[in-house]
This record gives sequence, structure tokens and C-alpha cells, in this order.
Amino acid sequence: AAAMANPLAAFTLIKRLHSEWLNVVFSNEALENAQALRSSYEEERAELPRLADLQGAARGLMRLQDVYALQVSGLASGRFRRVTDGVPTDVYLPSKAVLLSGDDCFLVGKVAYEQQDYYHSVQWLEESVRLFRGAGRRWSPENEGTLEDALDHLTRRSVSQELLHHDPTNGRVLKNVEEYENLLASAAPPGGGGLRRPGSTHLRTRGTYERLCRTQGSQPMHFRNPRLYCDFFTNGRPALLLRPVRREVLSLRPLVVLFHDFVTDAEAEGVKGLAQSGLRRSVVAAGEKQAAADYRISKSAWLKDSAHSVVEKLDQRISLVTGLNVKHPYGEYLQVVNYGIGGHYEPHFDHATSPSSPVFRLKTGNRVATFMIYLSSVEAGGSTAFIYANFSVPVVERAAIFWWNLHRNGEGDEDTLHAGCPVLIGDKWVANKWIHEFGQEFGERRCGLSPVE
Ligand SMILES: O=C(O)CCC(=O)C(=O)O
Ligand SMILES: [Fe+2]
Repeated sequence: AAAMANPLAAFTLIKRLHSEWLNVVFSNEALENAQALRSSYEEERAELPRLADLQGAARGLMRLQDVYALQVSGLASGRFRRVTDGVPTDVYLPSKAVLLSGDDCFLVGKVAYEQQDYYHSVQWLEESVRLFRGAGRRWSPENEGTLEDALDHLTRRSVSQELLHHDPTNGRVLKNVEEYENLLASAAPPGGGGLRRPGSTHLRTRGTYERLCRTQGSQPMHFRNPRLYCDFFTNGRPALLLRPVRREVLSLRPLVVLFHDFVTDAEAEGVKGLAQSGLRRSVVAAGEKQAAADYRISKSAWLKDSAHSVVEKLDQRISLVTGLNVKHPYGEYLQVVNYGIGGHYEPHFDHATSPSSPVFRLKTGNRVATFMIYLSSVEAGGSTAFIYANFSVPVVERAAIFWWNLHRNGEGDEDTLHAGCPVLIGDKWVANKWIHEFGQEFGERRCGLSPVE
């Protein structure tokens, strides 16, 4: 699992399990032992990564490339490097470099290509060609030099018909030439102009979001705003008197508070363990329903307080420090979230912004507050970014972050727009407790955690 913390290692492992094993199984060398190999493959098949997993991992690498402004050539040589104004800086220095092969880069380029994403396709295919050439290696899985040739021409941005003369009956070559002609037609629009990154326009706040992610957690507010502070917080509760919680006020508008050492390592491990078997691809509100979406990539599971005493204990502690009723249905069950390779949650609101939202199914009003516990650390990336409030919070292991989503009048606070930045290196786990409007006496809204307006 530690090796999987590196997205390059995770990608190459998934690729190996998905496709390279197949190459072995169906190779000529395997003919003699074919039956044994194939049946063992069939047995393992359900457990093996599927094509969608491989594509997801490739897209994850491209996402990291974009958000952290990483160079493709750096990634291929196992480095997480950014170049700003011609000056290269290491965003993260892995202790052990995982190199990508020409074939690995080709696959990323192909995934992009198939999604008509020529911006990434060209970069990764070019890197693939560079590696094939530099390494002086043959195109082994396909056993044909033609693809390499096609890629070679791709870098010169002109597919030559001469390729067809090698073997005009070779359907594979024909298909490649046709594909790359299409690629070039779209990649180099007449009149020039660089390729645009796909999807870079759909998110209005992308610029701010990525800037906040790149700083990997920064709280410039502390220096600018003397009203921000740290203290030991008891919330006037006898239960907290003996062990006050170290509270750090990160922002006043919106009010965002970090509670340090909110959970112990043992509790975090316990919660992760309980969630493990229930983890499924996370969904988001889509009209009245819920659906998977590219803007939220993670797995999650819901834990009832009855699942284990550790969950019940956390519920009680959340209630103690927030002064809010978090019992279902006034609080939702604990949502445990695990972000894998390039996992993220792009800018969003936790509260419902439409009356038909599934959030209202509990009939306890909207999500008035969010209480999120960081159950793990990460080595790089994965900060929680507050877009309009213009700050990001690094993953602080064992800490919990709290904010109000709604104004006092029940209207959504737009300033809470926030995101989970893509995880660059590591395995990020959080647990969300969403607290609803009803069932609260709002004692706290007058004192300790009082929101603005
Ligand atoms: O993972 C994070 O840092 C943020 C997660 C989040 O916003 C959510 O799950 O709603
Ligand atoms: Fe959120």
C-alpha cells in the first residue's frame, strides 16, 4: 500500500495487472501452459483492475499534471517537477523514482486521444516517442515498428502517406494512419494557435482553485488578520475541561475552525477499517438523484453510530465541540471518504442549492454545518481549498475542520465554496459529518462558534 502512495507506481501497477498480464496469457510462449494460465487468469479476473480503472488512473495522472502544473517529461522520469518562468522546482521529491516506459506514456496519450482530448494526447504521445527513440527499444507488445513510426510523424505534426507503402494491406497501419490524421487535424487547427486544455473553461473558479491547490495549504490570513487566533477550547463543557481542544480559527468569513487532535490514531484506523468493505465510488447530487461525476473522484462509505462504539464516540465528541445535535436524522451518518490516485472534489457547496436536492430527503432542512475529520496524512497535495475565501488548509492528520454552510436566515453562504485538491502523493482519508438545520437549539450560534449574520 505504501508503494501505491506514488501515483506513478499506482498507474504502472494497474497497467501491468490490466493489460500486460493479458499479453503473457495470450502470448505464443504461453501456448504450452495455456490452459493453466488462462484458467488462473479467469479466476483472478474479477479482482483485476478493469479498463475503466486503467483509464481512471491515466486521467488521474493528467489531472495532477494540470492542477500542479507538472511537466510530462518530469513525470516520465519519476519526478514531480514544475517549471515557472523557466525555473524548475521539485513539487515533491520521491525517495524512489518510478520511471514510466514509452508504452506507459503511450497509454496515457491513447486514453486522452480516445476522449478527443488532444491537448494531453499530443504531450503524452510525444513523450512516448521520445522514450522509444531514446531507449532504442522496439515496440514490443504490438511487435510492429509502425506505431512508432506513426508517433514519430506525430511529433513532426505530419503523418506521411509513406507509411502506407510499407504494407498497404495492413489494416493496423491503415487504422493508425487514419487515427493520427484525425488527431493532427484537430490538434493543429488551421491558422495555428495552441491546444486548449479540455474542461478548463467549465469551471469558472479553476484559476483560483488550482492556485490554492498548488500552495498545498496556506493560511496567509493569519498574517493579514489579527483577529484570527488559536486557543484551548472547552465550549463550557465539563467533559472538555480536563482535555480542552486546541482550536485554530482559520477564517471569520466564513467561519472556519480547525480542531487539532480531534481523533486518536487508533480511532482513525478503526473508522477506516469499518468503512473499508463498504467503500463505493462517491456520488454527487444530480437533480433529485445522485450520480458519479468527474468532479468528485473518491470512494466513500456511510457509517451509522450503531456500527461500532468508536463511531458513537466520535458523534458524541462532535456534539460536544459544536454544541449541535448530530443524531440521525439531525446529522447524517458519518461519511468516510478515501481519495486514490489523483482523487479530488472540485469546488462545490455542501449545502443543497436546489429544493429538489436529495439533502432534503431527511426532512430536517438543509446542511447547516460541515464537520470534517482528517483520518490520514498525505505526503503531497490533497489540501482543502476555500475558493472565495481565498485560503487552503493542508491535511492535518487527526484534526477536524468545521464551518457553517448557511447564514442565520437559512440561506446558503456562497463564501463556503470549497474543494478537496487532488492527492499528489499519498492515501487521503476524511470523514464528513453533515449537520442539518432542524433539531438544533442553536445555543452555539450565540457564543463559541457563532457564525456571521
Ligand atoms: O476532501 C476534502 O478536503 C474536502 C471534501 C469535501 O469537501 C466533501 O467531501 O464535501
Ligand atoms: Fe464539501
